[in-house]
Amino acid sequence: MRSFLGRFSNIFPHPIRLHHPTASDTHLEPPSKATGVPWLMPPPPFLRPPTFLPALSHSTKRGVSLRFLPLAITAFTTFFGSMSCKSGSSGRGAALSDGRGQGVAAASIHNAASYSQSDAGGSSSPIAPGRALCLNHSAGSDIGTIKRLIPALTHTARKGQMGRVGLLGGSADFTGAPFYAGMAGLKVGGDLCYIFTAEEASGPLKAYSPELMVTPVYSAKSLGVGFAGDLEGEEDGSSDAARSAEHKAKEKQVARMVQRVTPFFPKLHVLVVGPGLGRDPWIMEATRRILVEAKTHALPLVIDADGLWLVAHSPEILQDYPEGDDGGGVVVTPNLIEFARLQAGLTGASVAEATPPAVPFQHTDVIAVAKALGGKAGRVTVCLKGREDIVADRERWLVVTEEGARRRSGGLGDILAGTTGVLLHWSHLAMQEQAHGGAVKAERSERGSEGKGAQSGEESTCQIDPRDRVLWACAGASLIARRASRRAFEEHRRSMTAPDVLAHLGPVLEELSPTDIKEP
Ligand SMILES: NC(=O)C1=CN([C@@H]2O[C@H](COP(=O)(O)OP(=O)(O)OC[C@H]3O[C@@H](n4cnc5c(N)ncnc54)[C@H](OP(=O)(O)O)[C@@H]3O)[C@@H](O)[C@H]2O)[C@@H](O)CC1
Ligand SMILES: Nc1ncnc2c1ncn2[C@@H]1O[C@H](COP(=O)(O)OP(=O)(O)OP(=O)(O)O)[C@@H](O)[C@H]1O
Repeated sequence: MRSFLGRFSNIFPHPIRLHHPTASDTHLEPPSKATGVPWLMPPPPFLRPPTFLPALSHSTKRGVSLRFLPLAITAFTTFFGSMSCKSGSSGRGAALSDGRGQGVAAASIHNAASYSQSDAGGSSSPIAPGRALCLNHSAGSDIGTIKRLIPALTHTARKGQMGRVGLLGGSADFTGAPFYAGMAGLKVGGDLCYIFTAEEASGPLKAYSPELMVTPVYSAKSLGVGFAGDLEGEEDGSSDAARSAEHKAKEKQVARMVQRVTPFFPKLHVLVVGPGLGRDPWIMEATRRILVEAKTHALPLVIDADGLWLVAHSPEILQDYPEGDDGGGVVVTPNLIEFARLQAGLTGASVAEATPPAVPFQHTDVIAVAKALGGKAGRVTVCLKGREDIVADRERWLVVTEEGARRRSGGLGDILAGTTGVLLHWSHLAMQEQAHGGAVKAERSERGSEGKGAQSGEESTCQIDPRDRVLWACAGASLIARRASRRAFEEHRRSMTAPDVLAHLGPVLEELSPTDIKEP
């Protein structure tokens, strides 16, 4: 494990830090005025205990802080007194300023120049030179573009218009992931969320929240599903005949699973595939068939987590995925390792053995994967999550520098996936609205608490190029998820978990697009 991490020492510089907090060595932000967390204030020097708690930096990956605690304790007892303290080496993202001294998101679309995640975190702007499509290059303009995607709430809208999201995910093992993704979709502002999952997961999911409409589509028990089952490995001493009968029975169940999910397609705006799905080969096969069906409906997709495991193994599945009337196509939201697996799958290398490279991915890598996944005509947009998120389709790209949280607890990617599903639909609505002209723009220009003055002017002049609307949808989702994570982190610090982020989605949306607007 040490050598594994050693390979990525530039990405994960100090997985363990013996940290004596000093005024100049603060890994945590000062407590916010709003929340005030007094125990985080550095104690007087004579009271400072050595601490083995890992610092929370932007470059930790999920799992590192927990797993290295015992090692940290050993290191502490062995080297206490001789080891120097080291402050977090990954600085704050150099986000552009909103003019009030606060970091705000910057997202610019580029089709030139070079940017990599290694550029992130320095003191200079991480936005590489390139051609921003919006004429105004300021951060306010970029945020203004994202705000344009958020539909106004009116008294005339009916249930479902703001988003009917389907989610294929969850399993006997993972009930949190589909919950976070589904609830994120609802808390962001989607109207309805349908979850297609294992019978064993549906009870817990319904109990977590009655807002989620949960349809059991297979039985993990009768399908003999485990997280990483292996068809070839089913050596249980049974006869060939018995195995063949069992195989047929499972085939039938896979077919039934497909039959249970696909009738929902006509009513869905988007299908999110993967959170908590598991990687059992039978489930992978059922999912593959479901994606084939989705393709015939041109149903917009967001693929994350175990859905990406399937895509990495069968990259041809997204080739020529149609844009459809709605123009959504497919969005994939890999983390670092999932992105490396996609690359491996596309080049015929071993997916299971893929590891991220020692040098951070470049935007050109992201474009290459988007292009290769989509094939000649398919529209695939990739959102590579990380220290900063790089979003790219087959030719254009952007970077979201919004500062996120320094906690990497499980479920934050699920929240992004659900949020992306809704934003994808909203970006479609925004294009329709844009096509219908200026009345709505005038209404929108009355909104805005953030960058108010600049925003109204920018919104009235800045049209979204329809070709870029999925990029902006992904950027919007990334911005919202990262901002909600940062707010949750400011409030809960080390105890921040995914539900805390869910609770901040609403306030972040309200800040971006206040609901107390006048009806036209
Ligand atoms: N509460 C719930 O129900 C939740 C359920 N969830 C569900 O769990 C399922 C499995 O998802 P997963 O992400 O744990 O599996 P996987 O992709 O194999 O990752 C582990 C391997 O990848 C590596 N690795 C990971 N990240 C990396 C990085 N950034 N950079 C580099 N390496 C990285 C890591 O390496 P290691 O740390 O061991 O060195 C390890 O080898 C899936 O269905 C998901 O939705 C989650 O959504 C959470 C909340
Ligand atoms: N180093 C980082 N600093 C700040 N934000 C980050 C960092 N890495 C990832 N994020 C953000 O955290 C969210 C989740 O990303 P992460 O890489 O943890 O996904 P994941 O591993 O798929 O999550 P999940 O636990 O749901 O499977 C995304 O919104 C991403 O932008």
